[in-house]
Amino acid sequence: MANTRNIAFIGAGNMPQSIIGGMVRGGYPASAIYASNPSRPKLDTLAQKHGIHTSQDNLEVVKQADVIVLSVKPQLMADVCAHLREHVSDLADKLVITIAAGIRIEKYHQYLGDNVRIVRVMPNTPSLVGEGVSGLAADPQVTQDDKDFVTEVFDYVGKTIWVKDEDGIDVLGAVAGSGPAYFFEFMAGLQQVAEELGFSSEDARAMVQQTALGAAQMASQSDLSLVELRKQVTSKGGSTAKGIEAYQAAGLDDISARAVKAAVARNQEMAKLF
Ligand SMILES: NC(=O)C1=CN([C@@H]2O[C@H](COP(=O)(O)OP(=O)(O)OC[C@H]3O[C@@H](n4cnc5c(N)ncnc54)[C@H](OP(=O)(O)O)[C@@H]3O)[C@@H](O)[C@H]2O)C=CC1
Ligand SMILES: O=C(O)[C@@H]1CCC=N1
Repeated sequence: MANTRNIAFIGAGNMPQSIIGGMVRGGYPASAIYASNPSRPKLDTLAQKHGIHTSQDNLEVVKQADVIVLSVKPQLMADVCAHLREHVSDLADKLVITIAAGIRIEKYHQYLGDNVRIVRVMPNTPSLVGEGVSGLAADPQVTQDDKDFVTEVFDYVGKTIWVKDEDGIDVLGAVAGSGPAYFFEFMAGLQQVAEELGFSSEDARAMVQQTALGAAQMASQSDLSLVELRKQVTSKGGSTAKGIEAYQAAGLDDISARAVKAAVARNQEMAKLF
């Protein structure tokens, strides 16, 4: 890493747990990572698992930080930012990263001040195992050095994609931010039917997760399109063709399109609400 900066996560929920776990696993020094949260248990988990600094006081970790990662739910963001603005005199000297869905950079300027450097990141929970995807968008005031730093941090936990504007963050969030939930939902359905057809829960889960892992690895190692990879499994007149027919009859592509568009719409709605 070119330059390690002290980085403080405000909020220690599911997403920061994944990012911090991935960062430490990838070699970012735990001694440069801070997290704050109102209740103790999630902080204790982070301190015990990864040896980072923790506090129940947001201001205490911000004081130590060169970089702040706003990691609270969108509906709490205005209050959390107002508290920081009131008590932190050198906010403009710090880089502010926000991982919240929906809320636009312009809104953070209203909350924190015009001259604060803001980067929006839309990560996802597979960051925990180094297989995340993070979409990034920056305010024009953000320096190239800041951008390089943010890219390096999120490269620790997976792939990074700079999007051309914040609409891209909403779309990437709806596909990749929410995406693990879609895959888990789909996998849970496959596990359930395997159990109904006679497998133990353990074996059903093992066959589903290993198949998902294998398919994802094949996709990432192949130059073939996803449709082509699907065709390779689908022997003419065979059993897969019957399974695929059932999915197509139910309009699987249309279901995916509706799911993503509903999530994009909610991101846009949250931009107005919070
Ligand atoms: N989960 C995901 O897959 C993704 C989430 N995001 C974004 O990440 C953000 C966090 O989501 P996620 O981690 O899932 O949420 P969680 O609900 O898991 O965590 C939110 C955390 O914020 C804490 N908190 C509440 N009030 C404050 C406060 N005033 N100051 C500091 N911390 C506070 C809560 O503490 P307590 O429990 O003690 O109340 C809780 O631990 C959201 O904005 C979301 O849009 C982005 C991409 C993916
Ligand atoms: O559900 C949410 O709003 C957040 C953003 C993407 C994943 N979780």
